[in-house]
Amino acid sequence: MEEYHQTTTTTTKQYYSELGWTSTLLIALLVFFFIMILVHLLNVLDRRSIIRKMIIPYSSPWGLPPLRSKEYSKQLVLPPGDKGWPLIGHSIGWYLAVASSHPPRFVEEQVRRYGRIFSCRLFGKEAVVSADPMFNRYIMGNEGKLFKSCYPKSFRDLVGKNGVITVQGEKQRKLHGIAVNMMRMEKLKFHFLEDIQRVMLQVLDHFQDNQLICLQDLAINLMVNQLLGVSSESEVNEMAGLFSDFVDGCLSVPIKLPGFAYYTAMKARETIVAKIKKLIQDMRVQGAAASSDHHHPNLVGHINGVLARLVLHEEEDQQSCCLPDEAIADFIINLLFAGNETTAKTMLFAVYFLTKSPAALKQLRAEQESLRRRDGNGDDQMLTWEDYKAMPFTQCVIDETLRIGGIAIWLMREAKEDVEYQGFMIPKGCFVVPFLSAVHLDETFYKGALDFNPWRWMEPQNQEKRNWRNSPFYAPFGGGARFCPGAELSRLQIALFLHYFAARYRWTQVKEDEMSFFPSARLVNGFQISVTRARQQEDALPS
Ligand code: HEM
Repeated sequence: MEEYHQTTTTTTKQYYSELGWTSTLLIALLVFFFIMILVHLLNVLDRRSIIRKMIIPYSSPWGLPPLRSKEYSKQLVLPPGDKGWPLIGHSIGWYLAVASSHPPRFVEEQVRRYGRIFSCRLFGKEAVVSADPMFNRYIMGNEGKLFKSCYPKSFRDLVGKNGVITVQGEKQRKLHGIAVNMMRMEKLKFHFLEDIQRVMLQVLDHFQDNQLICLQDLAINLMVNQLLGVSSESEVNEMAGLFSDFVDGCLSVPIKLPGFAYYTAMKARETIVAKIKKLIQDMRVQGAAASSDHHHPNLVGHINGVLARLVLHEEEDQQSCCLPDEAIADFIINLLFAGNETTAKTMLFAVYFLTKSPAALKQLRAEQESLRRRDGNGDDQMLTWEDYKAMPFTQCVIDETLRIGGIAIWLMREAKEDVEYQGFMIPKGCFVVPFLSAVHLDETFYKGALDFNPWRWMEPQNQEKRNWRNSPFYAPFGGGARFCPGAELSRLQIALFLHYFAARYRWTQVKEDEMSFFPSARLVNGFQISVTRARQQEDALPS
């Protein structure tokens, strides 16, 4: 009997050991998935208010206020939505959409289910996403009051503690004010217009016939020149290299170990800051020498750019006079970061769209050609401010490029306090995302929303919508207290680029391409084109 017992126990043991780890793991996984699905279903039901109506007044396990209490009945609810999968929420769906050529895809799916303002879970946080033009404007308009911009600490460390992009409150207002002042209309007319054209011609002159080119280089040349006043090729190239490392780090996983992009970016930042400080010292020396020797033109000739105007206190704006060198360096790095990628990519996308739309390219060339013939503007003659103001179709091309290929497709905000909006409650600390491109690509607001159609901006019914400073339907430069201070400058750069490049060169696309917006806006195959300088007679007859 004992034997039998022993045999049975041994057999059971053997059986379990034979069943082994594989089966135990399988069962554990099944249980885990079962729980995940259950939690997911509960989340969905909870957001659809079914559970809230059923359950007794206990505190909600999903972080909602106590149910059925008096206070709760007075309280508003989160916008509808679900929390997606446990732990990861909707992050994968979000990622797949922004990495595709149609970034609002995920948002559009949720909008179909829950409406233009919905809640979800992104990057481990409760989030409210908006594809609603009015709510987007409300969020941007209440910057610093009900909402504040929010970036991860790793990004804040990279752009610096005086970075206008990440600072808040009084400091942001001050730095934003300085940026607006440095790039306002008169500055564009008297400082930037000529500088941009000089650098542009310098870069374009290097293009050989049938050369494969990188449009990104042109933009960094422009930015480095206009912000730092640097124009020597070697200096610009060095800065461009450092800056490219810096940008890669801003968009990478923040691992501060040698070999990782974030670490390289931190090192690049240190070098850029050191270089800017050195430039500041040189400028002070030259500035002092120039003011004591008015007969020495070479001394001042070298000093131009935003940095010099800040350092030599040429600005009427008193605010800019009291910035310490460290803050000036951060300020310039922020302008470089915010201005370079955005402008470069918009130029790139404009050429990409024009390549796909021969009719638009033909009309743009004709317009630019007529400017060159106007007032006898020859090949070497620079455009005037009046010329810039006489490019209506080119402006439509820029607007349409920004609508479809807008670089800032969504903004990051956080609710500073519980915010009530149209019957919804957005709790304090909630991640809030105005998804700008979901509005820009919404068929309700734009007929044939996915088509590149610059002519739409000529239609009388679109004139109000087109006002990019405060239109709820078209906000490629954001709005409110963080409205892009470089908006006018970038438009000027893009227009001049289209004049010198699109109108004077012919190109063929070497490889098919498509847009992606992850980790940043780009054309996945780098948009390789082979360029050829148009011959004079061909120039005169746009094809
Ligand atoms: C096509 C080109 C550009 C686009 C689409 C663009 C878009 C934007 C957007 C949407 C914002 C608002 C961000 C937010 O609210 O969180 C912004 C902010 C900003 N932009 Fe631009 N931008 C462009 C060019 C430039 C240029 C050329 C500069 C400067 C040289 C610049 C400097 C800035 C700065 C400093 C901010 C931060 C302002 C603040 O937070 O107070 N941008 N930009």
